[in-house]
Amino acid sequence: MFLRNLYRTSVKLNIRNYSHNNLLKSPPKILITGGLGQLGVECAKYLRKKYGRDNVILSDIIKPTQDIVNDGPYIFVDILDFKGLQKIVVDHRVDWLIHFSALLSAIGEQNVSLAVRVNIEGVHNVIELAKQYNLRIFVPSTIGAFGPDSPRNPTPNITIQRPRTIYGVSKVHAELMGEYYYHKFGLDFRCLRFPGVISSDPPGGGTTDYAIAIFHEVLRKGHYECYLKPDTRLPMMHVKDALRALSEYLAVPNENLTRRVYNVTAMDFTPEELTDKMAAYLPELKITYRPDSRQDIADSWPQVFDDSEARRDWNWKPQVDLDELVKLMIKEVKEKIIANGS
Ligand SMILES: NC(=O)c1ccc[n+]([C@@H]2O[C@H](COP(=O)([O-])OP(=O)(O)OC[C@H]3O[C@@H](n4cnc5c(N)ncnc54)[C@H](O)[C@@H]3O)[C@@H](O)[C@H]2O)c1
Ligand SMILES: C[C@@H](O)[C@H](N)C(=O)O
Repeated sequence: MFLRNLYRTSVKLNIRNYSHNNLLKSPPKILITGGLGQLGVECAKYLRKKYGRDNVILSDIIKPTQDIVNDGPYIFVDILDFKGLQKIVVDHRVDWLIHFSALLSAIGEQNVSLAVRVNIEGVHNVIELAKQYNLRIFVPSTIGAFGPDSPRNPTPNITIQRPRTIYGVSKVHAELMGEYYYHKFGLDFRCLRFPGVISSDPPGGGTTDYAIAIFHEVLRKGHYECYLKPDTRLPMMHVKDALRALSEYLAVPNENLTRRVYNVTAMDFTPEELTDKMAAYLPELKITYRPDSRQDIADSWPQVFDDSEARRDWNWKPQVDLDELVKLMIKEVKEKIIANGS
C-alpha cells in the first residue's frame, strides 16, 4: 500500500514537473550548493545577469561576506543535510540545482574520510533530491576523473578512467550515478568535465591551483615557487569560458544531447609556457620549482583534453586562449590586490 502510494505520488510529481520544466515561461529558479567557492560566487553573478538576481540562490556552510549578502539570496545548508536541502527546494520552488560542494584533489588526499562524505554522500543527496522534485541537475566533473591508465594526449570523452585520487574516484562515481538515474528514472542530469579553472579568486585546494597562485605571488612579490615541474602539461580554462560552457549546456534541449557527461576545455600549457607568456608583461619575474605530492596527481591526469563531442553536440567553443588568459589575469589580480590593500 505504502509503496503504491509512493509510486503514485512520484508519478504525479514527475508529470507535473516534466511539463513545468519543459514549458518554463518564467526563468528557472536555481540553487547553487557549495556556492562560496572559486566557481560558485562567479557562477551566481553570471546566472543572475541572465535569469535575475532573486532567481539564483547561493548556499554553503561558510559565513558569507557582506558583499555576498548584498548581491542576492544566500542560505546556509550542509550538503549532508537532506531535509535541509528538501526545505530549500520546496520553500523556494527550485527548478535547477548546480552542485559545487566538494573537496578538491589535493585537499581531498589530506582528508579522505571527509572527501568521501562531502563528495560521495553529498552527490547521493543531491541526485536523490533532484529525482524527487524533478530538478535539472548540474554536477561538475573534472580532468581528475581520469587516471594513469587513460590516454593522456588527447583524452577522449569515453575512455578508461580509473583515477588514483579520492577526488577522482568520487567524480567517476558522480558521473555514473547521474547517468544511471538518467537511464533509470529520466533524471535530467548534466555534467561537464572541467579542466583547471583559472580566475582571480582563491582556489579551493586543487592540483591546478599553481596557475592562479603564480599570478598572485608574482604580482605581490615578484617570485613564485611552483610545486609542479616546469614541463607538466595540463588542460586549463578561464572562468569566463567555464561559466559560459555551464550556462550554455544547461540551456540545451535534451534532444540535442547524445551524452550526459562532456569534456570541455580551452587550452593546455606547462608552468614554463605560462611563465614565458607572463614574462612579456612582467620581465623581472622569478620562478623556481620544488615539486611535491601534487606532481604525482598531475602526472596521472590528461595533458590535452578532447572536447570534440561538446563542440559537435551543442556548439561548445572556447573564447579565451593563453594570451588572453594572461592579459585578463594580470589585470584582475592587480585589481584584487589594490582592493584588498595587500
Ligand atoms: N576549480 C576548478 O578548477 C574545478 C575544475 C573541475 C571541476 N571543478 C568542480 O567544480 C566544483 C566547484 O569547485 P570550486 O573550485 O569552486 O571548489 P571550492 O573548493 O572553491 O568550493 C567548494 C565549496 O564547497 C563547500 N563545501 C564543503 N563542504 C561542504 C558541505 N558539507 N556542505 C556544503 N558545502 C560544502 C566549501 O565551503 C566551498 O565553498 C567542485 O565540484 C569541483 O570538483 C572545479
Ligand atoms: C582540475 C580540478 O578538478 C581542480 N582544480 C583540481 O585541481 O583539483
